[in-house]
Amino acid sequence: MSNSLKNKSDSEKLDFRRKSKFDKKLILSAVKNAFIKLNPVIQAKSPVMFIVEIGAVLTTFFTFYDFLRGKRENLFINLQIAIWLWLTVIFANFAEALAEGRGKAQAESLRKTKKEIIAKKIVNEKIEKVPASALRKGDIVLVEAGDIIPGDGEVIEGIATVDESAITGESAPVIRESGGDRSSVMSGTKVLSDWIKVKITANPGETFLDKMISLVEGAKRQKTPNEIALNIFLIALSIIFLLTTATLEAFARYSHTIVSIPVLVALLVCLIPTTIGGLLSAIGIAGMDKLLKYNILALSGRAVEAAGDVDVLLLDKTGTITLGNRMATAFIPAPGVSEEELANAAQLASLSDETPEGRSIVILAKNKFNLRERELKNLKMTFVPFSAHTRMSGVNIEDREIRKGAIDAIEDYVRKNGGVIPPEVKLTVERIAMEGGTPLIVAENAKVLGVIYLKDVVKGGIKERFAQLRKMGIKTVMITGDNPLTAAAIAAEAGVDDFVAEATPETKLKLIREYQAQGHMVAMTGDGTNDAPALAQADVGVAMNTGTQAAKEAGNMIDLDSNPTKLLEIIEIGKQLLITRGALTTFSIANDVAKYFAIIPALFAKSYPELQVLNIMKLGSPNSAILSAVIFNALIIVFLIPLALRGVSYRPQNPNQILRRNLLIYGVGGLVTPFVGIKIIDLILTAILGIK
Ligand SMILES: Nc1ncnc2c1ncn2[C@@H]1O[C@H](COP(=O)(O)OP(=O)(O)OP(=O)(O)O)[C@@H](O)[C@H]1O
Ligand SMILES: [K+]
Ligand SMILES: [Mg+2]
Repeated sequence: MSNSLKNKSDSEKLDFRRKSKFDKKLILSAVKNAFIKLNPVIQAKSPVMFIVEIGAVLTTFFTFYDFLRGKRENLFINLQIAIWLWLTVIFANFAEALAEGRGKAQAESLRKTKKEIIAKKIVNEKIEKVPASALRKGDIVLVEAGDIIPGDGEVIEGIATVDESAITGESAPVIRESGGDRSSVMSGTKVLSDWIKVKITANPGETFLDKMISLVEGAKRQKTPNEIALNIFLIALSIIFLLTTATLEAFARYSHTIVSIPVLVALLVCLIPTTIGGLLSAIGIAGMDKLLKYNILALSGRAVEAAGDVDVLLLDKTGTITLGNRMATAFIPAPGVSEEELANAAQLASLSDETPEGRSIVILAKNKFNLRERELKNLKMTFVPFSAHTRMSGVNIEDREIRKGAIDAIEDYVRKNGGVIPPEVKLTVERIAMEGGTPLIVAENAKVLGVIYLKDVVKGGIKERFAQLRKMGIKTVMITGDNPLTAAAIAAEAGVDDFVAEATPETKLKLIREYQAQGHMVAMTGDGTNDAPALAQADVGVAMNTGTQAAKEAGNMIDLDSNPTKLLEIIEIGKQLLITRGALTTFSIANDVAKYFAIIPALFAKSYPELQVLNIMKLGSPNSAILSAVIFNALIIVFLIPLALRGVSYRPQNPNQILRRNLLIYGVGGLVTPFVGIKIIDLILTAILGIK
């Protein structure tokens, strides 16, 4: 059975989410939403466009006022200005609505999975059929082949293959089992074979599916700190231009040029940064949406931005770099111990060990020596469960203490009981570790019995992808609870830059803090409960979807495919988001400056013939100059929607090169386009429509 990581091309798999980008239904609903967003309460969230909306209201009001007063001479031109101001706001709203559209459509299809599910709740060891909506945290349910899992939870007993395609879009089934880091199951997914008992961990309405719906729908999207800062800058610019326009009015009065309110509003709107103001939120939403296309759920926009600046990536080993299905493959006894004796002790120490490792040991012992689970009732056994802190597990039977665990942990344990690890066993440990396997040492009180060989497989295609990350200037560090030799072997096989072995959850957290203190932006990927503190501390915490509930709650992104090398895409999308925002801000401001020089000479040419020198554009008339500028200002938003949604093309390049290139394209481009655009519109207006 293939694990969730496969080499299938991304495009093939993602068809599920992609659909056609601009299909008719999406556009129609975006048009509808563009009008709904005119509601001032909603519009106020985008301050620059809110100013335009107020301007549109004022212009409309004055146009009608003039009409009622019988002042007809400027009626047509004012009406035109009013219409184009409204269109400016509607175009910007349309951009945002279009960016939100795909998420909304996907939320719709996710909702369909939420139809009423019947749960088999276990009450007093009997099954009671109840609706999923009646389940609460702590309830225990049985889910059998063919059943839909009624709520989020942890598998507490059993093992099953689960079809998670309703949520992940991935058709290959995944294994869910109790104990290890693959124990969490999601509401709305389907058990294909076998059965599991699940302890519910989320109340109805708070499940992963519910969260995912509100996330893709954008219902909970909040502005990121960067967006807020840019908005403040745009508001400040707008205020400066508001004052400029006001002085212009005084100046015009003085020079006996009559500038009406609609014209002043038009001037103001042309000057304030409407292009970026109108596209800003669409850019942010598009970034999160792009991640979704790669099957990554970004729980916050802030994380997407942070991803653009990540330069250190920490990864947990088992389940992240490797498939995480560590299986016992051999018992290698210590001198003077028989293999059966070792297998016997290993099995006893694993009888209640619900980790995949523990279960695989019981199975190997059974297969090799036909060791049956003994008459447990006659023995007084106390089990010592595995923990990431002790890195050991085992059993106490009267005064026998059997332990199995990592080399350093068992070494400490044996020493405390007055024993040592025989040199032969140390050699075996080294040999297994150098092959990339995980050696588990088995000991009884002071005596070392031997070694269990646990094998795990590195996920496919990882090395090439880490090489790409290196090219982008990102350092990869594997951080594992395993011993240094195994860690070194897997690190070499996976091609990470560095590794830290014998790590506890605290070590992981500390390492991230250290990197952050040195000014690095740190991403962490992991799947285990012991990774949760680190995932929460990292600037970008990517939890594997196969991982535990705790890991998924701690991270700010979830990779539905559980592929750690996706960080590559995450970082690219983050960088692209930052670059696109920067490029369009540059373009917008350059544009506004250019527009200023295009309009002013035309407006004042009558009163100040000297200004004719500046009137290089030779626009038809002051009226058509103003109207052309307003129309250009509105249309440029529409033209830039595809770029805002798609993002500026990104190649791994040094940041200075990128900055220089973008300043050139978007700065110079921003200065030139208005001259060309306004001239063309002016020609059309004067020649074809006869506006004077
Ligand atoms: N069931 C178990 N019983 C005893 N010891 C175990 C068991 N499972 C793992 N160990 C030992 O504990 C070590 C740490 O395991 P754990 O899975 O917690 O590591 P981790 O920090 O998550 O790192 P990684 O997942 O990268 O291996 C393992 O390398 C192994 O030596
Ligand atoms: K503008
Ligand atoms: Mg782990």
